[in-house]
Amino acid sequence: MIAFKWWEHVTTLKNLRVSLQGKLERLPLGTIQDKGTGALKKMFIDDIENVELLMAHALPEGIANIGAPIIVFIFMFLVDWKLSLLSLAALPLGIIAMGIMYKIGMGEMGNYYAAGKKMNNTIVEYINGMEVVKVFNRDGESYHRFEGDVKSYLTFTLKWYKACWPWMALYSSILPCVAMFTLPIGAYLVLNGFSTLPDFVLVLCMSFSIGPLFIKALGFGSTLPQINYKIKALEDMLDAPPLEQGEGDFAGKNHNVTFEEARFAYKDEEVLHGVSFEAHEGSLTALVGESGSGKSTLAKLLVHFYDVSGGAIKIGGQDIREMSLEALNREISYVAQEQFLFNTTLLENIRIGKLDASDEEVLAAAEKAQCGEFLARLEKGIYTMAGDGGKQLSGGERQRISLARTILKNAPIIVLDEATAFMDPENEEKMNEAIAELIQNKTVIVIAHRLQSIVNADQICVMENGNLAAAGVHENLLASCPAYQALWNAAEASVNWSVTMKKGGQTL
Ligand SMILES: Nc1ncnc2c1ncn2[C@@H]1O[C@H](COP(=O)(O)OP(=O)(O)OP(=O)(O)O)[C@@H](O)[C@H]1O
Repeated sequence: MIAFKWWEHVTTLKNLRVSLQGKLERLPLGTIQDKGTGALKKMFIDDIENVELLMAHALPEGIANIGAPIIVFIFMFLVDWKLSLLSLAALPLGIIAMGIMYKIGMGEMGNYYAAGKKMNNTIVEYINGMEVVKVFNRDGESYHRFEGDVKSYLTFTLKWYKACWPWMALYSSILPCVAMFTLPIGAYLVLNGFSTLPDFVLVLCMSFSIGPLFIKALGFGSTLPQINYKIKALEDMLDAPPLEQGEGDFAGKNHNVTFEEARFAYKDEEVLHGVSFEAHEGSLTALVGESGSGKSTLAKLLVHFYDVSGGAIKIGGQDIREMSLEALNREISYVAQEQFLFNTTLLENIRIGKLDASDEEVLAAAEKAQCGEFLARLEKGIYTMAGDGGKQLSGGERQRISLARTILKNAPIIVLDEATAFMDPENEEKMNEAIAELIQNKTVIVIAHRLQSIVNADQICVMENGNLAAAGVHENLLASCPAYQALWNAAEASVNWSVTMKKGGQTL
């Protein structure tokens, strides 16, 4: 029996977590980022545990503790209905006190949980940002923020308890007092011949067994406001509007990617103001522009991290919102600026690109992505653990692992966001060779800061403040687009500046 219950609870927890994780996959990235890592961890681990507490303990034990008093009461009622009703007379008072506590509890709950969420997020941020904190000597400042959030959590917790405990004390005192009315009024009834002494003693004895059970059952009452709040937060998350996506498979005519008057705002401020261009199959389109001009946002919209707020993005004529995320993912490989590696072996990290790939296929992809040289240096080679978030590898090594994933996936559309940003010149050349092989006959969209690397692109789209300033090939843009001329001049100047610095004998 115990084993069955244990299994049942674990299954419920698992189902809840799986539903939540499934939902997370379908939410716009912004909704997830707004919640914060700490708050999400709390929701996944702590809040779901609390819901389990309600189901595993509060409901069954509560029902048992209410059922027993009801049976006793029926006996009391059969013995003497007047005396038995007297033993219940305190119940309404206790329930009123409990109702008031519940109302106050729910009122304060928002602030209490907001403080908890903030504290959790600050702790996660503090740990994730440890490097910056140390480099910039911000230990004290970060600690004060952390301390401030812990204090504020304490303040809200105390405020909440202070508001609730008098009512909690009141109902806890009233509810066991089953004899409060039975004893004096019952004695009066006996003395005046309305009840007999044996019935009075019997009802009084039985009523004493009701109180502790009631208190136990209603003890869960104090946890109900908290659990109710957590269930509501879980429901809000599960009900949050998901990304617009169809059930359908990819049904595009080809792999041309078209942005049609695409608009987007992360929050209130629009960052893309109706961008239109087409990236053709079998060609390389480069997105260039000043920092913050909207290049990465275009890439993130294409891989459907967010929904466009206006216009459309199509592949082969099919709106990406008409296909499922899985179908879209099969068509696109995205190498982002920040490469995240899971804390498993490098082999498994690469295999994410194609789950049914054999070890030999993974090794071949790693070799093509120029991982061979650094894997040879690692004691366990490709079987080395990547460390939390891939922290045991350098930026360039992480990029090469990520490129190996992309090679393995071999999708028809490739989006490379600053793919060689962390590369030293020697590795960059090798990686460019790997990229050149990877992108053959594919639709390739490259986001590049260094203009020298994309002068031969089939199409260069120049982004300026969330608008497409111009699109064309290098020579044409250089002759006709002031924004591109400015970028090119700056790129040339930075090359000259680098040469001058080297001549001056300083290390770069
Ligand atoms: N998660 C986010 N939340 C809110 N605003 C954002 C977010 N990410 C980007 N932005 C804003 O959107 C605008 C476009 O950013 P985006 O990252 O697309 O530019 P970018 O051209 O790729 O810049 P960079 O070359 O520096 O990577 C910027 O103003 C940026 O501040």
